[in-house]
Amino acid sequence: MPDTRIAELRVTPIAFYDPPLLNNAGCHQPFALRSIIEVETEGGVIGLGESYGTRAVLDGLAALAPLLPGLEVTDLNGLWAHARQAVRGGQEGYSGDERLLPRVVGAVEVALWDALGKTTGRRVCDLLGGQVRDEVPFSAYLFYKFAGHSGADPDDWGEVLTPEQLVDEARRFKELHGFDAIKLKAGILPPEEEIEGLRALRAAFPEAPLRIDPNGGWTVETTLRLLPQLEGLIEYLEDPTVGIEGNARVQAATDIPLATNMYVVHPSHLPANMAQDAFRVILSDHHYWGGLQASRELAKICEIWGLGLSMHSNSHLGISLAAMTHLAAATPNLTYDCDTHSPWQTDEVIEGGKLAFRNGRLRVPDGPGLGVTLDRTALARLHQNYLDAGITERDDATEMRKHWPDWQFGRPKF
Ligand SMILES: O=C([O-])C(=O)C[C@H](O)[C@@H](O)C(=O)[O-]
Ligand SMILES: [Mg+2]
Repeated sequence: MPDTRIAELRVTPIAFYDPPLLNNAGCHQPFALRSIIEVETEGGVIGLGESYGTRAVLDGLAALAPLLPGLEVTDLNGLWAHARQAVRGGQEGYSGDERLLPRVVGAVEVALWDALGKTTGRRVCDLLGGQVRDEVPFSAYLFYKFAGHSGADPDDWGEVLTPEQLVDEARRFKELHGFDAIKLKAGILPPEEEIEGLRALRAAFPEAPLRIDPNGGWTVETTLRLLPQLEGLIEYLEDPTVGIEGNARVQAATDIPLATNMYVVHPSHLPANMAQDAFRVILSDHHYWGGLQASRELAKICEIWGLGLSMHSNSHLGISLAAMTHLAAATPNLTYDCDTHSPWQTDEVIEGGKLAFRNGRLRVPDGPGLGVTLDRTALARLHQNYLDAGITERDDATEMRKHWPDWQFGRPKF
């Protein structure tokens, strides 16, 4: 078998176009940042990964890169140990941002699975334990949005700030991609207006499972007041208010399952969540849980404790989507359709263009590893965007004030 020790880790920061989508933290900037990870083995195989493009993650990856040569691509324990060394100077009792270590590991770990799969002729979903579903279901991810970025022409989707505009957005999502479930990103307008939007969606799509995600934008009291309007309308309520304690007060008052990608984002958050019965659905994300193996372990924890499981997404391109699809295809207890920002993205970094949804579902890409190939022309263009854009952090609040100068961040806000 060819030599599967790591020869080199290469990281290319990129920036790709992102529409003016709104959330509780503000408005998406014209460019979203990402990093493209290449792990080259001594046998000459290149494994691919995609992750955040923020300064902290790029710095973590830069510190990790010189420690990796010689490591076997199968040695995930070794990867964690080296990453701990790079990010924390090897300390166990670490007082910095706990979230950075799994983010750095997650970025590289996917590329190791891809390299192993390409070397052995196996798909990543097979290496993760075997495929349990032919197709992975995704949901329509609806956003309120401005017609265009500040100072720019309107985009194809136009403005979405009213219930009627939301229904049009959903209709277009359904026509283009066929999704069943519909998620509404909320926490932007007064909650009653957002629930009116949900009701309009229910009227237009009587069968669609609905979800709403205010990103902690509502107080406990507001959420409790709104519960009667949400009961019978949604399949789960995502991060309505702030923290495990606040959400536990809401969960105690309703049978609607509460879901999170904000407050249970690290293994250390699980005991408090279980003790307080705050969230009954975990929206996993391999980018911040530490990769595909860690996400499979999280799935097992969810199964043991009777928690529902689905997948969260940030703005991303095709390498991430392929990794999410392999992971979901190999996860038996995926209980809800996965989120993806993919339909909002017009740029791509894999050859052949974007992976296409059929009836809201993706088949696992053919071929060994992740089954996707890097488009090096696109990579060079998106890297140039990164250099030209001159941004190293996401800043939705500043972008929001270009449209609504008096806008104030609040979590909770309403
Ligand atoms: O489900 C979520 O909370 C997200 O997808 C977080 C993202 O940051 C989303 O709010 C966004 O990109 O605006
Ligand atoms: Mg969320």
